Amino acid sequence: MTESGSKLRIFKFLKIIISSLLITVLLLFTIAAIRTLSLDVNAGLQLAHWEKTNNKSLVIDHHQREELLANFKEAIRIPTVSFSNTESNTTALHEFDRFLRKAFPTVFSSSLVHHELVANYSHLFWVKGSQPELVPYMLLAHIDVVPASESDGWEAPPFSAKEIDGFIYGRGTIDDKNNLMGILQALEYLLLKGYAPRRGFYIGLGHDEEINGLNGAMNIVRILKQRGVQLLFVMDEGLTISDGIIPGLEGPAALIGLSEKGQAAIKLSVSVAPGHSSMPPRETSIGILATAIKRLEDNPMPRLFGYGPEGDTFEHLAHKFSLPLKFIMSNLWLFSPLLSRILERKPVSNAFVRTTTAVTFFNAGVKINVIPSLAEAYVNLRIHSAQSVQEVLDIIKDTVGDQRVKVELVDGFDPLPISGADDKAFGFQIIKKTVLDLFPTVTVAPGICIGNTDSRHFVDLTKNIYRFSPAWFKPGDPERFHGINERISTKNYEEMIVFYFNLIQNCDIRKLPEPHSSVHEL
Ligand SMILES: CCCCCCCC/C=C\CCCCCCCC(=O)N[C@@H](Cc1ccccc1)C(=O)O
Ligand SMILES: [Zn+2]
Ligand SMILES: [Zn+2]
Repeated sequence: MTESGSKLRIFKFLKIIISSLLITVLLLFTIAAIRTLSLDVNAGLQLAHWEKTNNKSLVIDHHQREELLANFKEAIRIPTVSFSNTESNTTALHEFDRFLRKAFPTVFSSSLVHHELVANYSHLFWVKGSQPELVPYMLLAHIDVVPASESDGWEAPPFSAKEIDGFIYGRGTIDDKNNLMGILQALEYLLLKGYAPRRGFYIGLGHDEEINGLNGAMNIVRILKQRGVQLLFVMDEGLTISDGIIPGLEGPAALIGLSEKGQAAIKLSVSVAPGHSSMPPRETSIGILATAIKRLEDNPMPRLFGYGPEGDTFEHLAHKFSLPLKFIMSNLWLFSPLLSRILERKPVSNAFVRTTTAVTFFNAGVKINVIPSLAEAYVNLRIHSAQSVQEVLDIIKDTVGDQRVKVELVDGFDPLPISGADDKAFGFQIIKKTVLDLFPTVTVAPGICIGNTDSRHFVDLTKNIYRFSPAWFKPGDPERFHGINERISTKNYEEMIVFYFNLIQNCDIRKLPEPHSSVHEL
């Protein structure tokens, strides 16, 4: 073959490759454009005809406003702190019990309500329904709070419930006394208005959620199991209404947690012979451990965005982004890798992309002139839906890559199962409807709860667990969670009461509306 002939063949070959590439790109963009224009997963049941059950309405008058705010502030002022796995403020927990009985006299005296104390400080309420064939549901909240110290920089003392510019400040105002008080205040008002539910429901208030719920939630579950109870759905604290937190999203979004991340506590330790600090070895136990921790921080767990249900969150929200983000969110099959790189830049959104690694304890050393024989650290991992405790442990061992560092799993559990969010998912649709009726500008989407809740102990009682608080979070608010200046606006607290007031009545429908009518039982 002549030189010009072979050049011609190469040229023709390149032409075919380039045009195939162009056609593929064109095809991909056509599919992407079609998805961008057509993807709106939000209409669903909300346009359908709902059976009317919310016959009672709550318009809060001046007297009620004073009363409900006084109740809430009193709840915040009781320091029900869980300090550590073994230390709680039991005096405060007792006081909280007395306070609840005083604040909600109708709840505690109604013939419709059966109340019992569980494990001394937790509470279980059964509100009897008039139609026993309707499967009951359960609302959860917790009494305990994490410690708080004014010296960390609080604008008001953390157990003062001081009101500043329309916000009540204090530990527990968003985690979780807002939900607890919101639920009971709503029930108090419903009972006062003569409401009797058709569908029975439970309310569970754990006293040790912040230290794993081993006594509170787990004993409530044990009692319900003994009684053969199965639940239609469980609703607990969790994700919130985000406003201005998700970059590029127009308007607020209510994310309902269908699952929660798993968790692992891993201990790293290095043991060496102790000695005099005047003759130090080349590496100390502290140095070896510090290097291991640096490796973990420099090598985050793999990006897994799109391998769990978090992709659904953005598909549901896609129509609320403007271009080019709308195009990206509608086509995660193509753009997941790009989006995960954007999301991982901030701690809040990074939590949705991967298993996170946080070193939370580091202990070593006994005296300035002694080479320490032992250095140990604890790592707290929050496990992405697409990973397991074992996989995470193996990666940690690989990344540390040093036989001198002992890596031990102390405690852990895999990510929780994923609850339904389709047209047949009763709990999800009821929460969604209640949000949309009260906050019509909000877009509701499924999400993954990045922290853990008492509801994880309820997996044997129901397949349908939802983690959502009707609390508004604006920029800066996620940091208040377990942080300083935890607060809620008085307006939002009132909205929370109205939310639960409506939610309880909405649950009285026998089944979801047509065309998808069957209740997704158990
Ligand atoms: C890109 C999307 C951004 C969406 C913004 C989301 C804003 C985040 C808002 C809230 C965070 C969710 C917190 C959920 C509740 C967690 C409650 C909690 O703190 N639980 C403890 C329980 C625990 C577990 C193990 C040992 C002790 C306590 C926790 O998870 O640490
Ligand atoms: Zn909480
Ligand atoms: Zn908490």
